[in-house]
Amino acid sequence: MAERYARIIIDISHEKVDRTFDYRIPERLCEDVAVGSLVLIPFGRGNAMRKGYVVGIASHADYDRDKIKEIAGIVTDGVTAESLLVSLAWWLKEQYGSTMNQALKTVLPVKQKIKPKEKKVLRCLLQKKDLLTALQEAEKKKYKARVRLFQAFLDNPLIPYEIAVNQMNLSSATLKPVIEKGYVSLESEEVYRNPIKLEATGKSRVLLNKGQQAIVEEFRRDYSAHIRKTYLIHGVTGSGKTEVYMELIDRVIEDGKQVIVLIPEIALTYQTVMRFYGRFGNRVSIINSRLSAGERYDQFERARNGDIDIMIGPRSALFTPFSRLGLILIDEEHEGAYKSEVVPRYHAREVAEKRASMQDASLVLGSATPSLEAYTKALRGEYQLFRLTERAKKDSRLAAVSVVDLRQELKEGNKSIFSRPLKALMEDRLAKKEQIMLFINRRGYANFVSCRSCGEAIRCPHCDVTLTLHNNSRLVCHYCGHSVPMPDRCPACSSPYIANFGVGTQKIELMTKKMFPSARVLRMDLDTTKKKGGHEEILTAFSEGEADILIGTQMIVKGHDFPNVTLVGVLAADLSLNTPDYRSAERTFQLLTQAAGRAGRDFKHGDVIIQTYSPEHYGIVTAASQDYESFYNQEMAFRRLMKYPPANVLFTVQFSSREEKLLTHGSDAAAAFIMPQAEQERVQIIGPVEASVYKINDIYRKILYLKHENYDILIKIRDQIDGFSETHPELFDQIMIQYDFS
Ligand SMILES: Nc1ncnc2c1ncn2[C@@H]1O[C@H](COP(=O)(O)OP(=O)(O)OP(=O)(O)O)[C@@H](O)[C@H]1O
Ligand SMILES: [Zn+2]
Ligand SMILES: [Zn+2]
Repeated sequence: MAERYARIIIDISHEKVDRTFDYRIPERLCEDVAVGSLVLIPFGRGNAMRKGYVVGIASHADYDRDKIKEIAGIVTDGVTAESLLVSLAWWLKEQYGSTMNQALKTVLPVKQKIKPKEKKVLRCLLQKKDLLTALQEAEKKKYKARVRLFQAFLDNPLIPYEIAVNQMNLSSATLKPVIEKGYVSLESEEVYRNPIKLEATGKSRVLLNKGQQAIVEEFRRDYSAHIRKTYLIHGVTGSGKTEVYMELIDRVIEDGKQVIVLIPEIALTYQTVMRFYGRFGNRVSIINSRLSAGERYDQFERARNGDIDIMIGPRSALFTPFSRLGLILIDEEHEGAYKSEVVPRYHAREVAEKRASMQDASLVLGSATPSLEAYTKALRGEYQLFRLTERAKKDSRLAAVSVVDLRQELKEGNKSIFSRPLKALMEDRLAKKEQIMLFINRRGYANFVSCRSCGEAIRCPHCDVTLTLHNNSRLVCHYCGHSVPMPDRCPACSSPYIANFGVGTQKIELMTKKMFPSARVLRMDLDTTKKKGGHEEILTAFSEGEADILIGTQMIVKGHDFPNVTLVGVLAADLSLNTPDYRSAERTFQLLTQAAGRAGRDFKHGDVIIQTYSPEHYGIVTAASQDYESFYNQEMAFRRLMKYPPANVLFTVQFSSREEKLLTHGSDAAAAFIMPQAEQERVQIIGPVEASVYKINDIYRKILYLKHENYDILIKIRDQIDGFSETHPELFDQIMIQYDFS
């Protein structure tokens, strides 16, 4: 039999964690040693026994064959979650270019000895009949928060206190009286040892429609036949993807396997959370960024011990230590939040594919607007594609979308931010007591202040950006937080004529109130959601009808279900087209489609008005006709022409330094160094150029872009840059280099 070798990292506290050692796999262990195994190996001159993690298997060794040692034994039977995650970390390091330490920090939660925290739960003490009476009474008196609590109790007699406060937005002022009346008790339970018994009620089960059923059946067939692959569910907004996910989860946990569900944090609302709790009870755990490191560790501990089968959370939930993983689900697969902003800059979709293949699990991706990457793979047959083309709820139809040309409005004398068709529909809905969402696709930072005399915009002294006006009183830098009071006079020429330009959410709120004085208006953006729970508070108020109009940024378009919203207005759709990013058309299409998906989710007819200065842009035209295929084809043609992903791999090298001169020297030298190889391999190079925001926090940044269809060739170039910078400390001493692939 051919010899086989294992690439091994010596235990992870070892300082040489960034390299592997080759060991021969003895025949008796051939069957058992796999990627992810924890093995015993003789190490060093004394051949002391050490533990090692197998991160790769090869048929040849890089090391002298005669000197190579053998693996002595296997530490544990099978593969543990931890050893698997360590191998995954190695893959992250190789794939995305980080140190092993950075990769390990990403996959293994930091052990934190916290004293077991007494968790609290709210228990309903009323019988069902009395609960209904109490509910009616609360409704009569319009105690909205109390109504929310009682309704939740109908589904579940126990509610974790944390969920009540953070996600249901109940205050102690609401809870105190119902506790005093003896309706509810606040009890302490040690969650970790004695999990809350949240009974699954099965209440949220619906009868699946044909399209949903077809997906579930095919998945079940594959699963029973031990076929594991990646599926992409392209389902329009409200087509019932979440219901499908829950059926798939059912099948997998029936089998004694475990499931990871990724949902972007912003869509992880109370509604969504309770749907999963309602169906799966205390087999579910949810993590979010509000958890402390210790609390997160606790949840991962429960997963490791097999106390739960389903972990729901944002990107980081991907590293849940499940050793019997059977399925990974990624909802809203196209979301930008799945890409890590810190080193290693991994994409959750790619890591999920890797992890699923390591553990023989299935992967399901879902979206109303699949990323170009995923859809391209589906068309190539690498993913299996499913489509859901209609809304699932009976009598719910996709909204009617129309585009309004703002240039034309201006020509005909309308200078307001509301076009005439939008204004007319708003008046109609306000009269009918239906709700409206107004959406602007950018954050508040368009709200800069400039001088009408000299034309200067007020900029951050540390960053290469304009400052943003908040509450008409302070100027704030969105990059570094630098903040100054709004000056009376222009700092450059002392002219008193300075004012804010550009339309931010605050300004829209003011104009809306002016145009519709009797309407009740809520605004949701970075400012109004800064405080803990602010996000849920606004959404809850809106869903309970406390406002007629909700104004907001991207935050308001994600996965919320407001049955009474029948009009969505997108105020300036092209704002997100004008960002210096090859994905801007894709982002615009996604945002517009999601925004349109908020209207008419119930049986009432929904309208969407898209206002724009570029009504002929294909991103806007196809979003208006809700034609994903057509958007995909046009956008792919552009990506091919420009050699952008997914037609090519784009490799970004960022050089940053406090010293501008050194930065220029170093980045130019690195580019010159790789030039011969790049030319030979036909790698396209752009730069080094200044980053779109050149200076942040007094650090300058330059970027080198490299494009090629073959990932491995770009990895070779990366290794060249690594080697060059390590051997030239005089050039790179004060320069940080970061890599990113997309
Ligand atoms: N087969 C069905 N019959 C009746 N109602 C359904 C069915 N499937 C889903 N629904 C309901 O339709 C609504 C939308 O379903 P769901 O949230 O699963 O869709 P989705 O595709 O995940 O939506 P989005 O993309 O907007 O997040 C929900 O209220 C859900 O309960
Ligand atoms: Zn001036
Ligand atoms: Zn700044």
